[in-house]
Amino acid sequence: MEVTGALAGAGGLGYARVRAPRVYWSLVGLPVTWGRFMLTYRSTMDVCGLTVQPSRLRAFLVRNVARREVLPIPPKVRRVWGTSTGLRVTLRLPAGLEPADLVAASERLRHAWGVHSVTVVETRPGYVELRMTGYDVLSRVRMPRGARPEGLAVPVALREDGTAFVRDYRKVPMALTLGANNSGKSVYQRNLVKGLAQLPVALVGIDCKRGVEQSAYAPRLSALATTPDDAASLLDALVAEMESRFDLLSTHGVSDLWELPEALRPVPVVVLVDEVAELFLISSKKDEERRERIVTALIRLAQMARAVGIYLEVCGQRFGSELGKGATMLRAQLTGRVVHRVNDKQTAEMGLADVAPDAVLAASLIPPERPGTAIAADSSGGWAKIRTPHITRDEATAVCRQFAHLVPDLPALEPFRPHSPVDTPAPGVSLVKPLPVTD
Ligand SMILES: Nc1ncnc2c1ncn2[C@@H]1O[C@H](COP(=O)(O)OP(=O)(O)OP(=O)(O)O)[C@@H](O)[C@H]1O
Repeated sequence: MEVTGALAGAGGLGYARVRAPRVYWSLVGLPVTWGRFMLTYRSTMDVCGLTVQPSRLRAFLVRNVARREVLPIPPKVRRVWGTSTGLRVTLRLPAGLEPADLVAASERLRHAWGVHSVTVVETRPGYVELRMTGYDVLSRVRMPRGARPEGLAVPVALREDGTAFVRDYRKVPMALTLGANNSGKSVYQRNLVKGLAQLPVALVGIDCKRGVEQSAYAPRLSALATTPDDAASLLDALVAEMESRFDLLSTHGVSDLWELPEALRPVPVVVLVDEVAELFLISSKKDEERRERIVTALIRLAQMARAVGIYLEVCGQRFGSELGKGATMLRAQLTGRVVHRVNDKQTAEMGLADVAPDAVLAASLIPPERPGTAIAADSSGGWAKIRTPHITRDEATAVCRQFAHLVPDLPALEPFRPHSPVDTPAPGVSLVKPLPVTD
């Protein structure tokens, strides 16, 4: 019985390790890694070159007063705590070490402590946090429990270090999402719409693939354009709205929408542009004028609209100079970047080379069997591997319906207000009437 019990226990743990890595980590991985970390911390830091020589005074005191051997000093451990995905450690760096030293050694630390990944984050000058994950958290994405949309920030994906990747429009107002076919761009946008729908913002959609994706969000959209002609008129209306908001700011002597008293503050607007290349491409000479109008409006919004609370979220497969005049100028203004799997290195470079050159290689290596995985970067130079939770179009649509009452009153966009698509039955609901039951 003892042998059978032991075998069943081992089998159960093996099963949990593969099928329920979170449970396995909490029961086995965390205590083992914690113990290993505590026992080997000093020697690991030493062999990884993460120690400094003590000052002469300290060496003198240790040798002559404490009568101990003088050892090199590793960063001081300030706090260790476990999470459902890994282990976190706060370290105080001694003079002579910088966060980049730990970043350079993170691969060695990962192997030394037998964890899936080690990410180093500077929390404040002199302090870093080591975020270790015990297993591949991106293989089956579960967002952290407290991750909820609030203010103008939406948690859209999970980072490799187990924390939420938050799309915060006040920190990074304009962004660009790139990726090949089937790389997960639409699912990324669904997560975004699902979060934004719950916030007090106006959502504007531009989807020139005849609205195949965005028309499902119609109940929560303040405006929707599904053809390049409509997009040109809608963008003109947004530029006019931006100008009238600037007039409002100047009347009240402020330079930013958030400085206005709440009662006077216009509602923030998020403009979601799907397949941006459709707005740039022209098939005949007569389309040129429309293209010019669209590109000028987009560039003006990207350059100035942040201050009046209008934000751009642009999405496409590629976004390079081959799209013609204005493309690279617009791209430079879209400083938040999310690059999914791409077909060629040039696309990864279009998305990341100007903001986080180190991330280009990582984006080129995203495997096709991991849709929804992307590299997120911004102009701070920092980047992270992320993956969205998989949600269906129906789920995003259901949230848009649920929060349809939050569509704000925006007279400037009223002519572009979409009609809700013909009601489709909710999953599991049949339109066929059941036959009456007869005896
Ligand atoms: N995070 C994810 N987890 C699991 N599967 C995903 C994830 N993201 C996307 N997928 C799957 O990958 C496939 C492609 O996703 P999606 O439609 O979002 O790609 P896309 O880049 O928008 O493609 P296209 O450019 O052709 O419209 C879909 O079958 C989707 O279910």
